[in-house]
Amino acid sequence: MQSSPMLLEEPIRMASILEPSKPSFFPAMTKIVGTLGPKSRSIDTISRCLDAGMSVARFDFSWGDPEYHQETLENLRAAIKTTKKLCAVMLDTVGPEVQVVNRTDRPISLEADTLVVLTPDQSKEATPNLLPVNFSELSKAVKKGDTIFIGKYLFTGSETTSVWLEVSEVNGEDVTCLIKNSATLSGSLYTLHVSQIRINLPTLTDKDKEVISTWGVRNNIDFLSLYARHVEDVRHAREFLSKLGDLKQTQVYAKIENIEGLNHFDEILREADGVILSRGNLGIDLPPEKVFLFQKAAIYKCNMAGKPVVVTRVVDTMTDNLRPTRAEATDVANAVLDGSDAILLGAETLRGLYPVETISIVGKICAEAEKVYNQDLYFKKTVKHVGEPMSHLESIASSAVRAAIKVRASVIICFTSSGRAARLIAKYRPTMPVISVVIPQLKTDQLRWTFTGAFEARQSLIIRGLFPMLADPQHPAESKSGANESILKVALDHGKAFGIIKPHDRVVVCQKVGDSSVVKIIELED
Ligand SMILES: Nc1ncnc2c1ncn2[C@@H]1O[C@H](COP(=O)(O)OP(=O)(O)O)[C@@H](O)[C@H]1O
Ligand SMILES: C=C(OP(=O)(O)O)C(=O)O
Ligand SMILES: [K+]
Ligand SMILES: [Mg+2]
Repeated sequence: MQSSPMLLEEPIRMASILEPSKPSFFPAMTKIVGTLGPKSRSIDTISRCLDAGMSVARFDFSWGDPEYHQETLENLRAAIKTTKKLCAVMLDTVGPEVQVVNRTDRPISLEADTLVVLTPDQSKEATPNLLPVNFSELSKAVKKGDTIFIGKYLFTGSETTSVWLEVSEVNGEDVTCLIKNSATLSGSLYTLHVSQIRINLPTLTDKDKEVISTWGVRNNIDFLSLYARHVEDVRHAREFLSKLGDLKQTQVYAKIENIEGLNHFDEILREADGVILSRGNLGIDLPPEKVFLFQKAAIYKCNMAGKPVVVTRVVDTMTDNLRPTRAEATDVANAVLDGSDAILLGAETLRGLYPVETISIVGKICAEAEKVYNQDLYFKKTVKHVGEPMSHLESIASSAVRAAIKVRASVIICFTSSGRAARLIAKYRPTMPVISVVIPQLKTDQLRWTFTGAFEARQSLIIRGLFPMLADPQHPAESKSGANESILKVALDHGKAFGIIKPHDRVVVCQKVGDSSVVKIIELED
């Protein structure tokens, strides 16, 4: 499928840069998570987002009520039906987020070099000299000289709508600050971030728990994302989910948003199903010159652990513009070259003017970066990191990827039930798409019989290179070769319909035959 691979470490012919990008009917291998909101909640817009390549929808409960998000989700379901594009659902929690409470909704103009008081007294009205906040212990947490940032919900970093403060005095529960830049806070939700300070708020608030056990349960959410500072945060969330019926299958994604999370990164990674590098908050907590270092180190660790990693805040300026800045476009490509699984869009899809165009442009940049990704080097590093002896499955997965690259296969087809085998294949970052054929299994909880598979299939929609297909539960789950042959045929047809498999292509298949896991190479006739 691929012509001669061109790697960034090798000299690149200038003319080759101008070769046309990938045809647009096939999405990038890197996945796109879109935060749905006012500008992206109609059936029509969501359908276009799915067609443009969004495969996970994020519902952020920092704002909006459950009914509002439910309506959006129903529209997503309708859009999935009409476009026939799968999409997973991520519930994002509020967690330890400090919010500025402006009940009047009137814009507040803050002027540089004047003072503003932050107060926990929420009965007070927000004015240019007084901002009520939802956290009663702010004055205990901060001291003179600390830096506080206030930005519009999903702030883009624009100086006209976000403000930097320096704590000048703490009086009782109030915190007086010097305003460092003039800004107008407009809109209803503003979040506050104190650099490098522990905020004594729970990781899952009571409201979060309520939303998870009602909205989350009702909608079988695939992912729960939370602002993790400690490994216990992830453990508590998992424990909470385990008591909520089917939500024991929900995966927990840890958002690393501050230095506390950075300091506990290794333990958090061990416990979480995936990691989100929340560069919005993290970019404020870290000195600017350190952000790239953390990104590269964290992505590397996630890659080696074989766990999905998502990068946020990439093309902020596309919230109001049709094209990203040069820095943003390059940043997206670098995230892919660093090894991210997915890109999370926030303000761009939520309140941006161009949600569909943003997804499409980000997808195109990802696809270009994937073409020059040094898979060979990465593969060697990963094999070395795993060491020997390898587990059987890891050896099978890495061999499948190697074989596929050697024979220039157009796809890898992986049979899986738990999703484990497909995830391991993705870990080796194949250059071709992986169709993960999820075979449902019948299971019982003593009360009722159900099929597994739906969660597993949707949860792979956030993993680079994985394209799930849920097999018909009529097929027996045991690896009877007859049944597998017919499922394989369905998978091949699926790949052909997608345009990723063509006549005479080679395909690598990873499956169990009897008791043995096998990797086979097939050559298609037509
Ligand atoms: N229903 C199936 N039919 C054929 N092969 C399968 C099936 N389910 C899993 N495999 C293969 O079995 C091996 C173990 O994969 P894994 O995803 O861990 O499956 P499971 O969750 O059933 O243990 C892999 O080689 C995978 O391709
Ligand atoms: C995604 C981020 O945070 P949140 O999930 O709170 O919007 C972020 O800070 O980049
Ligand atoms: K949130
Ligand atoms: Mg954040």
